[in-house]
Amino acid sequence: MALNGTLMPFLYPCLHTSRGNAPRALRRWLQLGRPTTNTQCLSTRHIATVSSTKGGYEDESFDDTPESELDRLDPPPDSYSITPFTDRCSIVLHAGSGGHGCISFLREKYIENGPPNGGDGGTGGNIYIQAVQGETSLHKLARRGILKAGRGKNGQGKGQGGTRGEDILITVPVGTIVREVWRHDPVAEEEVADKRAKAMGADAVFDDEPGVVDNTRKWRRDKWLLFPGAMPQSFTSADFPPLPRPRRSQIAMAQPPAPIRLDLDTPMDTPQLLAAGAMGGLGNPHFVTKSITRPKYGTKGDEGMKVEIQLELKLLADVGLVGLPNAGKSTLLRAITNSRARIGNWAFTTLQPNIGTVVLDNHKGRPLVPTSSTKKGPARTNFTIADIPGLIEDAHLDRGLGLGFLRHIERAGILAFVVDLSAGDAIQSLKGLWKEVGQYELLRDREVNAETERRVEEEKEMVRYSPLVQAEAPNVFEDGSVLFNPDGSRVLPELKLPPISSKPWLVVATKADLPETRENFAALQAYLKSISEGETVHPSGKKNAWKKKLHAIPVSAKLAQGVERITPIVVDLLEN
Ligand SMILES: Nc1nc2c(ncn2[C@@H]2O[C@H](COP(=O)(O)OP(=O)(O)OP(=O)(O)O)[C@@H](O)[C@H]2O)c(=O)[nH]1
Ligand SMILES: [Mg+2]
Repeated sequence: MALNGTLMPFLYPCLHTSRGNAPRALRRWLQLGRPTTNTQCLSTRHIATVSSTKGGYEDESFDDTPESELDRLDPPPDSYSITPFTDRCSIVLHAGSGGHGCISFLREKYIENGPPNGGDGGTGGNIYIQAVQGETSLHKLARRGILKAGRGKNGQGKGQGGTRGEDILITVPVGTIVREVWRHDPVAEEEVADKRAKAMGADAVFDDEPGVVDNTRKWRRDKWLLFPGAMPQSFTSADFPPLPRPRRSQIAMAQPPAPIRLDLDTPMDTPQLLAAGAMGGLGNPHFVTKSITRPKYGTKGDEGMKVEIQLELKLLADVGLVGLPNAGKSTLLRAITNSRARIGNWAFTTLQPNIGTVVLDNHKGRPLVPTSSTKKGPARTNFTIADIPGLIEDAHLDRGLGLGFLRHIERAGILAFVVDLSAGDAIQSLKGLWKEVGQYELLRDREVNAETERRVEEEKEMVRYSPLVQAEAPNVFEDGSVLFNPDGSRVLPELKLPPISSKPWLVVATKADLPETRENFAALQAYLKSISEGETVHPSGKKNAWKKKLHAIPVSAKLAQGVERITPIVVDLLEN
């Protein structure tokens, strides 16, 4: 029963909906009666739950009065909406294999032994990626594991080429980073083997010297298709022409150089190619020579490449909320946006990031808050806020939920530190939060450095998305075939994240409605003033940290008081 009282509402909120049926007045009373500290809270909640069920309120008629604004800001813990969320996953991509070439001959009245007319195999399907607005999580991809593009269809008689394999488009949220883990590219491997053989003189002049048996290019039985009904014994290796060079489809030049490293931080108008499908095999008309007018062989389609990629989502919001657990971050998010983030009077109510949008223009196209007139482009009509799980002291040592969730706000334009005025010295809380943010930055830099060292010579650039039209001309061989050359591909700027301490920041002091918070706030305000005047060092300890326009805003998120002051300040920081 004790277990039931303490853990059950936390683990199984749906079992505790009986409170929803209790009269609203009782619910208000229960919520007002909740004390502020965690341990007390759980025991009161226990009593509240038990009393509301034992009191026999289940048969009470359902109270259907609309939820008032204040109820929305102090909801019972079971009133929240949650969407599935995954921010890391890896998937294996199989680009489509090519269809086989066809071996066929013209059959017509009065034409004996017609000429060959087998079509080529179709190209395999390509795999594209596109960052789109509206997607917020990678959970759908995380479930897939393997994504296979369609295989090209085989060629057919009467010179009909096979149809292309079906493409796959992966849509990901804006802010996704793509990294390659490994790849198996049969065509590239063949090209390398070819080059090596050439360097060793193996297939130096095999076309002119029929006597030389070349093992690399000439005889690969697994690459050839024979005419149906033809006896394999009737072919000798000498009957076959040299195997055509490995080919790539024209579109393969748009592939990012291996290994793939993409930062999809803007919505993309056109998809970016990740893996191009393999070429189809050649039909028998390709092998007509003076001596062999009716070749009874064609080639098989190439095998498609396989790549494993790792996707990591770093949510992009304009404002990131950083605070200790139970500081009131989610309540603040609810107060200024339409979010339905979960709220509870205990630490770690929030277990995954929540994003809310502040609409500035009431969807009318005219901003209600004056935005910068000097800036070009359309006026800002909204901004987004990310609420992440709380950070505790020593989160960098993996205490609490660790620092991992900070990656969702590291790219935010502004950081809003949420401090609870009723929970001890606000200045100490703020310093503690900056310390953890600093530790996160250190860890991140160390990770980036380690990764840089691991990278091989030719992959120096973090490739950013750029449309296909910017691609350079491919390398074309004498025979017209195209070779994809990683060195000749687009050179794009490396991704550099600015130091977190250089971002504009502000402090939102919550729970200002509680008694005896005034002095705490006054001390906090004096502390910020001394930082901006250069008398006190910035809490991050960094020299180039942001010190201009430091604001501390006292609010009561629960009573929706003072929160309207946040929006103009944030818009001002974002715009200027
Ligand atoms: N009196 C008062 N209580 C508040 C205020 N803001 C939040 N609370 C209460 O503080 C408790 C914690 O609020 P949450 O919004 O869940 O806090 P959080 O920072 O999101 O907590 P975690 O998700 O655990 O990190 C809830 O019981 C809120 O009702 C406020 O301005 N005044
Ligand atoms: Mg929360």
